[in-house]
Amino acid sequence: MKIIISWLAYNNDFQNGTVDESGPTYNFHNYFFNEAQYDKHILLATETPENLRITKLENKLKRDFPKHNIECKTVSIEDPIDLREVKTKVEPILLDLSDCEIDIFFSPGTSIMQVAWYICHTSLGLNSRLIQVRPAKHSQSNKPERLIIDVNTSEIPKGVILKQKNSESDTYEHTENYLITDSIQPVYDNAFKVAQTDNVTTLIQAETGTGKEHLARFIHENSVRSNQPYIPINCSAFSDDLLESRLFGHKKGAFTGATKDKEGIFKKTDGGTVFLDEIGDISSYMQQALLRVLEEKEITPVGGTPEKIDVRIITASNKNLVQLCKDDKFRWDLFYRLNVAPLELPSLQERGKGEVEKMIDFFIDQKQKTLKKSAKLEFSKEAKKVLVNYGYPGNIRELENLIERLYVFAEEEVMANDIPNFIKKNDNKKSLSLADLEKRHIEYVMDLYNGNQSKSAEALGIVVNTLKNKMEKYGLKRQDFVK
Ligand SMILES: Nc1ncnc2c1ncn2[C@@H]1O[C@H](COP(=O)(O)OP(=O)(O)OP(=O)(O)O)[C@@H](O)[C@H]1O
Repeated sequence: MKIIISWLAYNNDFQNGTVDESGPTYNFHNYFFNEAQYDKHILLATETPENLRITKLENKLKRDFPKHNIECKTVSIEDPIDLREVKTKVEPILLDLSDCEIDIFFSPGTSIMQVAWYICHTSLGLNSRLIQVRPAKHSQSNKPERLIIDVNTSEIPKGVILKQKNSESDTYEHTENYLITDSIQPVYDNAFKVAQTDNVTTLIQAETGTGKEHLARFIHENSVRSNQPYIPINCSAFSDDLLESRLFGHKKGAFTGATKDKEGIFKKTDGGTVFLDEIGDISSYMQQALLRVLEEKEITPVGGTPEKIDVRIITASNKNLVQLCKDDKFRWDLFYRLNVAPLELPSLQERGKGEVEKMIDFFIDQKQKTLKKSAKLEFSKEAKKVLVNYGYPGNIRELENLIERLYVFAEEEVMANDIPNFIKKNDNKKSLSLADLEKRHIEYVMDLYNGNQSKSAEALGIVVNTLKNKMEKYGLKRQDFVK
């Protein structure tokens, strides 16, 4: 299929508010659409105030050229001189046409739109050409001439980064909450590239507590959607019905208890980003529904009718989705849709002791501020060594909680004695089995309550006898937790 794609020329396509037949778009249809054998013209316009104009132009073109296939699309662009925004908005439109021969009609549109076309043409690796028209008055033949702009396309795939500097930022934004150490620098670099390419779905695979949500927020904050809402949701925390209603919303009367219309998360984040955590846990029904959202870019509230939405979807899983697909528990088509730009975070243990130490220092500084402590926590040499050598099965989250807890309970200098027993006893072999996590959590809570089993059981949400049985099963002794 051969496509011509262009922006509406807000000034040149019109004269005194009516369509100008000597304007670039009308002229193109008059002289070149048939001659160059195009199958379709995709005509783009920013949402307002050109809406009315695009309808006028569309009606006129369809009336005068009834055989020409014309599709008009409005694109929501907040700031038409923001190159990054314009580029990220046209990019997915072009990528959707990757099977076609694409001629980009370069002339109409603002200069920023032209630069965006140029970058997309050179970097997306599509079968595209840049076309210009020389007006009749400047051509020797006295007729308009169609010219092909000859520029080499890049060998580099679509990730060409566009850095538009403003007075406040250089590259990454909002970095104060992120410690980006050497081993995760490449992941954050790739996440930054993902952020620059709007609408590309991302799947973050990593163990629990390694910073998947943190990374998703980083993508949102560094994207053109950063001023729009960002909502994270843990899919595994909801039953199927509840998840459906949470994500898609519902209409009054859709089910018992639906006393009024309720907007879902996709609608609330329209224009922004949704982060779906634990995506491997959703049912096959929800997988199907999500696939529809990705393919049709529309949602259907429970008891309602389809509605268009514009959200970036970032997903994460601590399960191996490929294995889930092989086991027929996850749809391959959804997996491929989600996995367009995969990102993987290492566990804290994989990151090495040097980085664990940097993380400890980072949280010592951060928690001093957030907990409003006048003095910074100091560590004896031995205490620091214990912390650095521990395996952290719960990854960054566990390390962060530990520092917070030490701020609460320890004196200004933390001695090895102040560190919970289960950390001191750590044999540095890490296991993520549920049983192991349960054992560690019981140790953590028992340590927190100084070996008081009633309080520990209450905090764990189980009865004392169950706690005693579990402790026996794991070979834990109450007296080991009494300080
Ligand atoms: N690069 C980082 N710099 C500073 N803090 C971080 C970083 N990555 C993660 N954290 C902190 O670690 C904690 C756990 O991170 P996060 O919630 O993103 O992990 P997760 O992988 O999504 O966990 P889960 O699998 O349990 O949902 C959070 O409090 C987060 O602020």
